[in-house]
Amino acid sequence: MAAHSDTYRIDAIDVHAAGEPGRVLVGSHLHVKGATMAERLRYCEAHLDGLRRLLLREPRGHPALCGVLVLPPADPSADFGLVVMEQGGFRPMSGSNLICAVTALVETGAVPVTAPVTELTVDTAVGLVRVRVDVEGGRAAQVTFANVPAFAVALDHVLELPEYGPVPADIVFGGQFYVQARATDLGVPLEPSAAKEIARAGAVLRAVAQQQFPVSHPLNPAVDRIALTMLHGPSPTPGASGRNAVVLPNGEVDPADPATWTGTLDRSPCGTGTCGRMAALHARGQLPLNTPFVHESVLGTTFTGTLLGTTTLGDHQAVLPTISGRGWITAFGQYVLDETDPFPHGYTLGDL
Ligand SMILES: O=C(O)[C@H]1NCC[C@@H]1O
Repeated sequence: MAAHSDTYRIDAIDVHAAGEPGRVLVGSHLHVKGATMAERLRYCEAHLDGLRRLLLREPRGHPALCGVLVLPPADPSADFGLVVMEQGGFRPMSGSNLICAVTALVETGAVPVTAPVTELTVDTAVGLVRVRVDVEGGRAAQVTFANVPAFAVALDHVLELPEYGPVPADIVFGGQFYVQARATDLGVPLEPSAAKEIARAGAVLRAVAQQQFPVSHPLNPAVDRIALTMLHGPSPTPGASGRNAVVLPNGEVDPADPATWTGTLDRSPCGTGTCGRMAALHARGQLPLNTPFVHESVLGTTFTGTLLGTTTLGDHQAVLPTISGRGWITAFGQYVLDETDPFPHGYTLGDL
């Protein structure tokens, strides 16, 4: 962020990964304090929430926008550190946002690039993520990342939802904690035309899960929120293993107040959610290792996941997932905040 008299200018590269937009701050010169990425995530939560809201919300952003802070790594073996910004807060990890960050860094030459393959290591608040980029003509033609271990905390845990009734749900971790359920159990079709109904059902499911099911990551106990919902089901598309819609919160959701049951759909098939979904399928004996799992978004875009092995994390049996996908740069931006702007933290209106 550069200051010129009474105006701040923030450079960012806008990218989308399989449709999901991510605003990448590659040269923000932010002084994010902390000896570990976990401490840096907490620092962002305590000190940079205004910046997150400024960039993601209207009038500079929109309710479906995410973002990434590219930071120096805390672990010297990594190439860069990553803190994710979503409408609901700062997050330790995100598949689409990691793909956006890697695409921006590789395609602008901000990291050393070798063709046909560039390898990078990313430091996150939940562990190191190794990345392989297939480089073609200077473009990041495919980004594959070996995610942090994913695990199922509970399978078919029945949550009692207002209006929707009892819903069997999986509580899983794939880089963030998710509540995941069959879309048919909430009576919503996984179609773009049903986006509002999916968002409504997903929002109340997450809020109820968060109230009733405490979670905590074994390596970083401060990661203790069920951040997102995934509704999943079969896909009609040949070659796809399944279809899903992830719902991101964009405000406080009160299970007792249907007026607050809103959120925004992930436009991509969701990397961290797919890792959690694969962990649940593997725990049920329905997804063997080394078997491609092609997950489709409601837009019809895909990420391909594969489980390469198993491990343990704290008390959890975990899997080692990879995700492959692609991002595209859409804009090079300089976002401006004038000192007299009445909306230094942006705003959100219920019409979008
Ligand atoms: O790909 C992902 O992991 C995600 N996309 C937006 C919400 C999640 O962070």
